Amino acid sequence: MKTRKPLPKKQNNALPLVSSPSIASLKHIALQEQRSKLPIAKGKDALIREFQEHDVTVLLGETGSGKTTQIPQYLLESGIARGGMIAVTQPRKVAATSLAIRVAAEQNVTLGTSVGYSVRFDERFSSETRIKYMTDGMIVRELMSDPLLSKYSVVIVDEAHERSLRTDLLIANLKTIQRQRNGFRDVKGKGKDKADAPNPLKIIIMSATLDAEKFGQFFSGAKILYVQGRQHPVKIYHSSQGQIDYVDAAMRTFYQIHTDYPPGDVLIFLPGQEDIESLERTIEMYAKQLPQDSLSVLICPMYAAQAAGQNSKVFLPAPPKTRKCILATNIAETSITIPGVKYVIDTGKCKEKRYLARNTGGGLDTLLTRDITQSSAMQRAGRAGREGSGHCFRLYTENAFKAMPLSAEPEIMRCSLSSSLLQLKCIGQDLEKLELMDQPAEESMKSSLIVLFLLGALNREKEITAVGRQMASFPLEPVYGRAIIASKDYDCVHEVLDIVSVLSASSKLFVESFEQRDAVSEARKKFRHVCGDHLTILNVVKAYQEIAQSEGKSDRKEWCRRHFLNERALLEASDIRDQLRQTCQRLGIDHSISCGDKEDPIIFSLGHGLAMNIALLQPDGTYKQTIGQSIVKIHPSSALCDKKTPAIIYDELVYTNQIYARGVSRIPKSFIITLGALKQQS
Ligand SMILES: Nc1ncnc2c1ncn2[C@@H]1O[C@H](COP(=O)(O)OP(=O)(O)OP(=O)(O)O)[C@@H](O)[C@H]1O
Repeated sequence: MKTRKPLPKKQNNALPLVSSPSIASLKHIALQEQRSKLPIAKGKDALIREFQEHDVTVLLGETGSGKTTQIPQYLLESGIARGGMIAVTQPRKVAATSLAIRVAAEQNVTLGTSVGYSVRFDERFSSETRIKYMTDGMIVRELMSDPLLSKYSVVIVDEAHERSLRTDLLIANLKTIQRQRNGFRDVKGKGKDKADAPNPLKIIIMSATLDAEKFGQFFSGAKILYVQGRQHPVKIYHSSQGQIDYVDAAMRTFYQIHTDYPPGDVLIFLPGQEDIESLERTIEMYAKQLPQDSLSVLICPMYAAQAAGQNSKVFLPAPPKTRKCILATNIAETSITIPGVKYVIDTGKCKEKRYLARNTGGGLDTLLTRDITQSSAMQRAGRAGREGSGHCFRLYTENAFKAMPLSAEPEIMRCSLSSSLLQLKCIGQDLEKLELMDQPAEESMKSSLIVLFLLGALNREKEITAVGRQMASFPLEPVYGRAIIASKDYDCVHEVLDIVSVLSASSKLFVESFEQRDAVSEARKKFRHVCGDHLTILNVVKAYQEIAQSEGKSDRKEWCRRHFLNERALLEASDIRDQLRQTCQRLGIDHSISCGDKEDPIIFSLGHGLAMNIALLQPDGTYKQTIGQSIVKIHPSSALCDKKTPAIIYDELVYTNQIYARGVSRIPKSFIITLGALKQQS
């Protein structure tokens, strides 16, 4: 009998006749569909026409309508950017990076190619980049090397309602740059022929909650555009009475949502890290008592003092049968979309930085909890309606909402101006003469000029010195730039860079734990240096570097955990140190010079930077500033807290129930005399 040969099996790797779309292209199609459904998409053509016609536009549109992600793409796709770059500025790092990731996906390109970002100590862009999301601080810094911002054909100032100091400086500069680059054309594009302006600049100011008239007037008749429509509705609930304990009220509201409402992640706005940690503890405690069949709770904290990448858990989808509960400060308030969030709980509180110039020598930065503004409340609610309809639970009454000011006082009127003043001096500008939307207080201007003079950055004629220029090259507060420059003369650049990098990291080096107070203090003793906190930091860095060389990643982590150290801070500091070393190289400073085990050179270098942060011991055990009249106490967290030392330098003053000096080291009185003599000579 003849047997038939079996038919060959279909090869798994055989190519289908018609190729099916890959997952990546399906994703891209879905993203394009989402883009086309955004409220802003309906007005795309009209918007492009307006941008073409006007050199300055103010664009107002509801949160989530698509301004921040779509406008830059419209400008690119329509050719308005004419081969130049489009800068989109954000007041916060996390917004700049997450928006770049989203827009790169929408453009179907790798991040860092045609879409990129640039934030302090982190950037992803290349010569190909056409859309660059960046913090307002980074673009102000770019003015130093490119005073006309000639690389950019469009600058979009997003979330302009926040009126951050750097946004205000940028807006003032954009106005003058535009006059220079666009010839005498007015904002409507009338006047000199376009051909005479080879590289004109377009400015777009955007927000959901903005005093458009004020911006319009500042730019003498800019075109104001309104985008109609909200993508998804957000239902707002106010509490019937005010809450005294907002952390407790937030916890109760969270569990009410968790038990009574359908799945969807919850975003809770709190003023600061301490409240976040305290709420995290209570939510976790009650989560253990939930019935077995209910959704589990995944808590994701989100605040500025987390290292880059540490927020990423927030942006990942919640695992199955889990509800994400994001505890955030106002860094999650504007611009960003957190996938999965359907519910927002708004405590109505935030922390506000305020600088007290009067009688405080180098000035006193305060960070106090206060009520938010209507603008913030609207932005917070807006985070609930990004992917579908949402709910916002306000832990304050409707009357309290109505009584809130519309928007916050511009930062320029309440913050230290030293760093910005120095940067402006570098590009030949005087803050006093700049055409600003609002003028800073004279007192705060004076105080900042004194600080810069004492640091040797300005001379008596208020002109920038060579040292001032070098200081401005470092992306740091002027005091630390000054310390690095001094460390060159004391042969300890290596050590000062180690210390300054930790001080400039956004996370705290030392982990606090109320429950394990004794264990924390025992662990800290190992690093404590008799000279104080700066050399204590150096001890930690050295010990960590030794561990890092000899142990694997998991052992390093365990070592940090055992010593109550935040590894994130050490890793971030290491990146910062690399960047500071590059700056040193550019300035011809040898960053490898080390003083070995000597302590004085390090303290003296820091003393040059912290020259206005010196205090002398008084008979009653307190300290009195040498510049300024404040009486200060050493912060309980300091290595010198229970020591009496004749003179101290400190990183900052913090105001709680009294004024505390934080980041303290002892300094010989003889050094203070030398420093005074040096100042007399200059
Ligand atoms: N990372 C993301 N993941 C998922 N969806 C996103 C993401 N970023 C944006 N979107 C979607 O695009 C929409 C528009 O976002 P976009 O930031 O452009 O709005 P906007 O008008 O600038 O809002 P806001 O004023 O709140 O910043 C969001 O509502 C959301 O649906």
